[in-house]
Amino acid sequence: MIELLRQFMELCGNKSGKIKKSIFVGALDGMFESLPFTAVFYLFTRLKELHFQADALTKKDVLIISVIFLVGVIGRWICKYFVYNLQSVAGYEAAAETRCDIGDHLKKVSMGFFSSRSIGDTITTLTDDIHFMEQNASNILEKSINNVISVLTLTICMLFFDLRIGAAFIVGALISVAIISSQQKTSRVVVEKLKDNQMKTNNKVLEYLEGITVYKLFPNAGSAKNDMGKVFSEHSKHELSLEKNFIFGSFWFLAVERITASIIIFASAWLAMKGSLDIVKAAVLLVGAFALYKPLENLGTVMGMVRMMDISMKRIRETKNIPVMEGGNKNADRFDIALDHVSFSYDGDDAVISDVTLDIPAHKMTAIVGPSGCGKTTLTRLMARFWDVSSGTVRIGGVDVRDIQPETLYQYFSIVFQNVFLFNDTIENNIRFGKPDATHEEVVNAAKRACCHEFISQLENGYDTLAGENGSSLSGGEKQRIAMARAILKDAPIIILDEATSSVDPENEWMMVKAIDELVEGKTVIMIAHKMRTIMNADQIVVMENGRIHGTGTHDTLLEKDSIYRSFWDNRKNAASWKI
Ligand SMILES: Nc1ncnc2c1ncn2[C@@H]1O[C@H](COP(=O)(O)OP(=O)(O)OP(=O)(O)O)[C@@H](O)[C@H]1O
Repeated sequence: MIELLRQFMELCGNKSGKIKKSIFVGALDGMFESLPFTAVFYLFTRLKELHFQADALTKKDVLIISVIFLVGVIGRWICKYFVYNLQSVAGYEAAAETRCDIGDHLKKVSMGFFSSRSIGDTITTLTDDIHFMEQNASNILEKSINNVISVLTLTICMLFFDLRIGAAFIVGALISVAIISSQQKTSRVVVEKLKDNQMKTNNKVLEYLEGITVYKLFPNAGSAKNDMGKVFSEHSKHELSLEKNFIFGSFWFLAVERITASIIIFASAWLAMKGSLDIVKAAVLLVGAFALYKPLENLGTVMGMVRMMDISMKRIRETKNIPVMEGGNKNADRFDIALDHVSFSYDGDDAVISDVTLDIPAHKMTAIVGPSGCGKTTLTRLMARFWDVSSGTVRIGGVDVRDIQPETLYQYFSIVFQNVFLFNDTIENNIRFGKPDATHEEVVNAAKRACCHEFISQLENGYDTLAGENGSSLSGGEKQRIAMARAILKDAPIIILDEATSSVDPENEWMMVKAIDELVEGKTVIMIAHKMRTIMNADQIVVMENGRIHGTGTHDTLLEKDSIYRSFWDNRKNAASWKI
């Protein structure tokens, strides 16, 4: 528990002060809880002194009893107010900070991490786990401490009242604690399974929504749908098993509580009758016996949540501790790229890139061609250090990319992918992503150069039009040109175009070609392409096969000496001659 508290404080960072205060106030609240018993004790003591003649109570007695009650009630009321305030503010602020921290952290993580861990897992941590923490964590800790203090205060009071009754109370409390901890042990396994299942459920839902068009077209191909059903039914199974475990534990806990409380009542009456227990103490015990185990019962409920919190915190910590890509403090002052005996494998076994040595000159256009799956995209990603090479070196302007801070390195690159990603924000903000401090005029200018100003202006809300979820309200070609405008605005010295024109129809192709011409002027350009014109005009063409370089040269030299390029070119020429 102490360890959990320490880890939680660490996670809350500068918000931990508020959490500590809320726990302190919660403990104070636990103490105020015992005041009504003190008032009852005082009342009975006075009644005993007055030979149980209630009308002999003085105004002073009533005042004292009322003050003790009021202090108890008002004290708890004020404590609760501060506890809820401190907890909710600290919880929400700490959760917001943790989400931002994780978001920043993930930006520095190697892309390899996202290949090995599913997006659903990360979403579960960022949503469910952090949500659980913001809603419950400080409340759970405060309640645990509050109830532990109440139990301790009650134990001391009971021992002070009567050692024999106190001993009976402690025996009952110890048996209750044993039941709670055995319940915790069995529920731990179930809670872990439940939390794991939560990730699987998120992954399946995500997959289902992403593939919704495929489900529509193939309604009878139900394996993925069945998988989702399986995950959901597993989820309800775990929930049910957790509930059963809780009901079973509560049953025995309640049995012990009732039996011990009855024993305390019976023993108090018996001892008072025998004259070995003060009548006042016996009366207080008779009144309060069933309330004695309330804090323990609360503790039992809270402990179940402590287990969940433990697992959520473990996953948040794991996400925050994913190793990031480190870099040195060097900068490149020219932008040629050199790959020196570079090899790479995604899984550590099968090489996707094998011993590639290649020079990409600055301010020139290099086209990479080769059969599908030969490693073209992977090679360009290694240049921008999305992954680290398995062996060999990638240098920009003579500097190893691992010696450059990743944030600086990414500033050197503009990459336009075949599948453009747009945020569900205005078109203007999507373009501004390339230069966050760009003015509206700069955005418009970039859009004009990327040949998308015209279509944006014709939209009802112009640049303020929302692009929709991943640009769903725009055509493929429109998205491509917005991505171009974004890249033009970024004005990075190295441009990677990964089949950027492949989804553009022939009518719009000239606009894309014009946008590319605007983008690449004076830059180091690496282009994965299959359009004949772009390939022919490249200063250097690299032909790849099975992760290796088969040949490099200009269009004319490769046509003469490279068999793969020749057949690639013949195929393209034939395809281009097809007219409908
Ligand atoms: N994230 C990844 N994890 C594991 N393997 C991958 C990953 N990305 C690509 N691969 C594999 O690496 C190989 C090279 O892929 P890459 O995308 O680099 O080829 P490509 O030449 O660009 O293909 P295409 O022309 O079809 O886009 C392929 O066998 C592919 O399956």
